[in-house]
Amino acid sequence: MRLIREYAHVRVPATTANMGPGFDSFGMAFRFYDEVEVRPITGATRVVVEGVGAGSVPTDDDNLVVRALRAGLDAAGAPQAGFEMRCVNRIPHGGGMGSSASAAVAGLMLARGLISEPEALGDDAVFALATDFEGHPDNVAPAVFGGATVAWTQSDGLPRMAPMPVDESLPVSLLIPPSSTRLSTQEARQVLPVSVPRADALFNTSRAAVLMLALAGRPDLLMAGTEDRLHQEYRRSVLPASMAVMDSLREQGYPAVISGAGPTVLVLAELEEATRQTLANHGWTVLAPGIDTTGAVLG
Ligand SMILES: Nc1ncnc2c1ncn2[C@@H]1O[C@H](COP(=O)(O)OP(=O)(O)OP(=O)(O)O)[C@@H](O)[C@H]1O
Ligand SMILES: N[C@@H](CCO)C(=O)O
Repeated sequence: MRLIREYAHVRVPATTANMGPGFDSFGMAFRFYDEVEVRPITGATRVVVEGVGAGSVPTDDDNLVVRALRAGLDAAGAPQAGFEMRCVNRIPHGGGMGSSASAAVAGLMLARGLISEPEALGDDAVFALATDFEGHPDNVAPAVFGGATVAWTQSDGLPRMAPMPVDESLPVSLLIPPSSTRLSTQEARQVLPVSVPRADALFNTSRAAVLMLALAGRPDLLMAGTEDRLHQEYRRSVLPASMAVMDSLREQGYPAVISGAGPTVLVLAELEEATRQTLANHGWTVLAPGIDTTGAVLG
């Protein structure tokens, strides 16, 4: 295997995970992207970061995208090099929109874009390697494949995914709180209990099945299909503002959930202008990105 390209560019979507009842398994991609370009060079790696993370994420070989790129080259049996990389980051970090999964997928896709036999890093390989690297197949699957996905870990320990049918015209709103409320996935997992009541497990099993039907074209089922008892309530102490917004929107009839590990709130509907304005007045950013159906794209 050789590095044969002098340049690669990738666009990777933001994603949500959980979507209410599908804790650690359901995900969806949005038309809201990070972009990265890379050139192999002789000499030390240099990363220029624009947008989110500029001034805070590493600009050398410790950068998550570079580490994933190197992991991809190793997996493909390709040689390493120094890299000149430019990251245009839009996905908030620690926001519940899958930034770390998208960064891992970006690096692995760039590895594919540089090597002589790109089929060595096909989508299934990128999915498995990024999951290994980042740990959350529920975010990785939609980042790689687009659309709505269900991901799970087989009894042999390997990650698997399958696309979920989704009405692509379903409106989606992402409500991103002020940056001071960012929360790492690690912190948001520390507050989860080791075991849950059987009744709550049964509750989520039915709601996850209902959500699959709702996404496939039964919007009347979206409220029931976005109920959860496995993670959101336990996270209230670390996500008080987001839980309050979610509760208020649900009382108004919006199918609102915590996106991933939060604090972003996902609403599977379009918000009324007055509601958007109220959130904006309190420092929230409201996006209505639409559903991405392609996943990460080189080019
Ligand atoms: N594009 C990027 N470049 C470099 N580092 C990144 C990038 N994206 C994320 N990271 C690293 O990952 C961390 C965030 O990961 P974390 O899993 O806590 O949150 P998230 O992926 O944004 O949220 P969630 O997993 O809940 O959707 C950042 O603080 C940063 O260190
Ligand atoms: N399913 C994970 C997503 C985090 O990326 C969680 O909620 O902790």
